[in-house]
Amino acid sequence: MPPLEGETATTTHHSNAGNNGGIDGNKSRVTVVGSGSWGSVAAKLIASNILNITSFHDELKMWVFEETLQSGEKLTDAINRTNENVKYLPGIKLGNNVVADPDLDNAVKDANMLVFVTPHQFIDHICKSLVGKLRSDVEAISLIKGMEVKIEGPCLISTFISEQLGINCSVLMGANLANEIAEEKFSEATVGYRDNREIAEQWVQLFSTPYFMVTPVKDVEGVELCGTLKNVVAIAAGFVDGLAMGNNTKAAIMRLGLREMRDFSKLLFSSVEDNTFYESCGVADVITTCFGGRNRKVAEAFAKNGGKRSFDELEVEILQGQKLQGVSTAREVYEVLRHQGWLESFPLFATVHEICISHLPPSAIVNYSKRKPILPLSEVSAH
Ligand SMILES: NC(=O)c1ccc[n+]([C@@H]2O[C@H](COP(=O)([O-])OP(=O)(O)OC[C@H]3O[C@@H](n4cnc5c(N)ncnc54)[C@H](O)[C@@H]3O)[C@@H](O)[C@H]2O)c1
Ligand SMILES: O=P(O)(O)OC[C@H](O)CO
Repeated sequence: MPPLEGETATTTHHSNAGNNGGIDGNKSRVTVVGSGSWGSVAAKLIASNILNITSFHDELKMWVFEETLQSGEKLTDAINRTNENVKYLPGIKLGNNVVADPDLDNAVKDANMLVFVTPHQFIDHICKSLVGKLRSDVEAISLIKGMEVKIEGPCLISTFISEQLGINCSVLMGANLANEIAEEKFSEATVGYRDNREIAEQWVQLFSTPYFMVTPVKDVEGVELCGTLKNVVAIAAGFVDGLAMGNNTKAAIMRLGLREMRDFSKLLFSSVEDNTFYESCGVADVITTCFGGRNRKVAEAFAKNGGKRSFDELEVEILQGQKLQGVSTAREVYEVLRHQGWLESFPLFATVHEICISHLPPSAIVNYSKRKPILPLSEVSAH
């Protein structure tokens, strides 16, 4: 692996970080794996907190998928020079104790608290390259809204991380448009955990600020599926906006979407709690994402263009390097529905995918007449 780029720039504004190895040897260390818009905000939130928690080392490392900016400067160097993620979160200071590092192995090697926050399509490669490289006492949390579909069935990203790396992985999801939290506008989030409440409380402490209120919920699958599936609903909302169908239609799509999110989650995991859908990760995220998210925005453009320009093309043009999750999640959900024989019970999810791949026009988002009405959950059984 290459040496840490930007090291010189970094050490100039980190007099506390990394210099007192003897004293800090037993302190916890956090690394954020990912540095998009949400990854950068996560780093900012945690960096402000660890300065005030004596059991944590002051320095926070943030792994950067390296790229060269138009100016010719490496993104990592620019982050360490300016203390801003000039590409994905410009204008926001991350905190002087944030150190950007393009070397994944180096960024994670000392950490015992790992925050995974990349677009979900990259997590497979990242996990594979981390096997055998982590401390034995690592705890992880995933902020990734997406899922993997393997031959044997759907796999949540937190499960994927746990299985690949042999570590426990909680999740943090919620109504969290990164740019608003970056500006310290009040919002909430939900930490989903499996069994260990103490670990959940530690994550809550690391993320919570006066403007970011985090609640732990013992329903890791429910919380994560909310974050994952709301992106499909956001695509549907974007179609509605693109076709100027109005507020009532959008509300109907959001309600149907929330219901399909709940039913799908409960079919996959009988442990999923109804109450989870009333947390920030549920109804609140559906609302914010259907009004202010990137999935909505690109889907709106897709519908306005009558489906004639692909999502890939629009994503590049509109998001400038940021990534969509909803289109691939719609495909992954569709694969599960088809495999399980559940397609007719999830008309919104199925229709979103069929519009994305141009089998249906965007206007089909409100036309379910060719599909059977939604069955009550009790009548849908797993094969
Ligand atoms: N942005 C938000 O408002 C927001 C809020 C909550 C959750 N999330 C979730 O957080 C996750 C990360 O999204 P984001 O918004 O921080 O990212 P982003 O869309 O802002 O940026 C894309 C990121 O992908 C990286 N990347 C590009 N190619 C890569 C590769 N081959 N390997 C690894 N990384 C690569 C880029 O460097 C960049 O950091 C997603 O699952 C998203 O759904 C985002
Ligand atoms: O911009 P989106 O559509 O990826 O949504 C961002 C967040 O997930 C909203 O909570």
